[in-house]
Amino acid sequence: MPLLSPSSLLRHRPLLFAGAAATALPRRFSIISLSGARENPPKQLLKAKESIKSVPSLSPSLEPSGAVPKLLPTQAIGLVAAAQANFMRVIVESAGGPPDNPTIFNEDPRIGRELLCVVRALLKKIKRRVLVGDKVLVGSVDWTDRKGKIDDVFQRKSEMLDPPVANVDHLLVLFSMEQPRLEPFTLTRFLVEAESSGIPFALALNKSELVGEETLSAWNERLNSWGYKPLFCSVETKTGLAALEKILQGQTTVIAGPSGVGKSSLINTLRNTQHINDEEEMSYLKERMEGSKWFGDQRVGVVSKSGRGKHTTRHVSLLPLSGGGYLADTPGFNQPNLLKVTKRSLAETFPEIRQRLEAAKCAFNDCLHLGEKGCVVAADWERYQYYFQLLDEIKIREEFQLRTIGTKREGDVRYKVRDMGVKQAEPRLELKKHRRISRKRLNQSILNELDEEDWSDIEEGSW
Ligand SMILES: Nc1nc2c(ncn2[C@@H]2O[C@H](COP(=O)(O)OP(=O)(O)OP(=O)(O)O)[C@@H](O)[C@H]2O)c(=O)[nH]1
Ligand SMILES: [Zn+2]
Repeated sequence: MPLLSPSSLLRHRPLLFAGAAATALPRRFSIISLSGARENPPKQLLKAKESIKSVPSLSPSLEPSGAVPKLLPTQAIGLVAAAQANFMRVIVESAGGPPDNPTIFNEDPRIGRELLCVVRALLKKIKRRVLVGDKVLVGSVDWTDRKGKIDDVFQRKSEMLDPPVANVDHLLVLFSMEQPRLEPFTLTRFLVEAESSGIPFALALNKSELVGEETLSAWNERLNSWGYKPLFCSVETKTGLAALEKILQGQTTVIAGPSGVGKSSLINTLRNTQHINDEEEMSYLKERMEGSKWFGDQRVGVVSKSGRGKHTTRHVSLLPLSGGGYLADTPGFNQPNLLKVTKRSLAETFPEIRQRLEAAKCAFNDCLHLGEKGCVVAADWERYQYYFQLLDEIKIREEFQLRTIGTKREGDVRYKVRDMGVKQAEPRLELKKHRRISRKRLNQSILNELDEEDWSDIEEGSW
């Protein structure tokens, strides 16, 4: 049974986000950022932040930095780079005690090494889940055998559900110039989705070798006027990749973009340039794990509980990048449905509107910027029509919810995928007053229940 299955993500998602404004998350892209991307994070993010803070299961047992006690020789701090069943691959970031064998540069050879870890039973008992991307405290480290036990988890900055990664601090929105051709409205939808996540992101345009210089510079100018600085690249001709790697440096990034733009190609290219001594580490681990599911096929078909269909479970791992930082090996959302964006919050996802509102104030606080008298957002920018179009779409969705479900609040609605993939909204009964879930239940958040079947198959004492 895989650690994370999409069906369980969907099943439990409502619990985690109930009560927060950033609720009823889209199927393909779900994230809460606790850091905030802009100087003034939208209200909904602050609200989400508050609600997450009050969920003890996510609250820290270890502060993100500074407050770590001196490490024992059998302890290390590292990052969970991959997970399968109860095994976690942890990349060591700092280690306790003196190194056995310092290199000629006096560097600790244990840094950057991978440890194969199980999770301490107590953590399982209190249902503190460990996700790929988590910073963890590893104990009982056996440096020779390269194994250990995850004793604790550091506080998360963010959680992404699809792909399931903790502490994602950067998105790369990837489009292509041609095949498929760069289309401004589709691009806008992705940008709005990325903006609404609250996570800083960069925009890259691939397959740049398929168009001429003039097209590139015209798009560059155009996107600048939207408020973005695109990076042109080509995986095919290896152009612009060094600049891209520089942008990704030191961060944990998930790549998002429509089908066919080259996301997998880019991930594979960057994977091949990583410099850590991966081969050696992997073959060593592989040997040890021969016969286990760990290194099996990354895409696993599992029959859903309802027995209705097959889902493909995506296992995610983080690839270390040469300049530091990590890249998720599985792309993020490729169909932004903007479920997190409300009529009111849409304006904040357009840099053009943000800019105008920074310079002056609208006459009304709750202005939707539709050209009312006293509104500072005039129609003198290219994407105004897109803003209108998206606002319409969101309005229709909100009105539909109000009519059929009696609420506009995302948290009160859930989306079910019916036959032929048709999405249907329905009320979430649990949130009705008489059935309101208790704080305690809320605490058993989605992440605590991701893998309800599967904590017991490998016990920590068994190796
Ligand atoms: N001409 C050209 N083709 C490229 C470039 N990068 C990728 N491709 C091709 O574009 C096609 C799609 O690439 P993928 O990497 O599968 O795209 P993707 O974004 O992962 O697509 P999905 O898996 O459908 O989301 C492949 O045939 C690649 O070889 C490029 O820079 N130039
Ligand atoms: Zn206005």
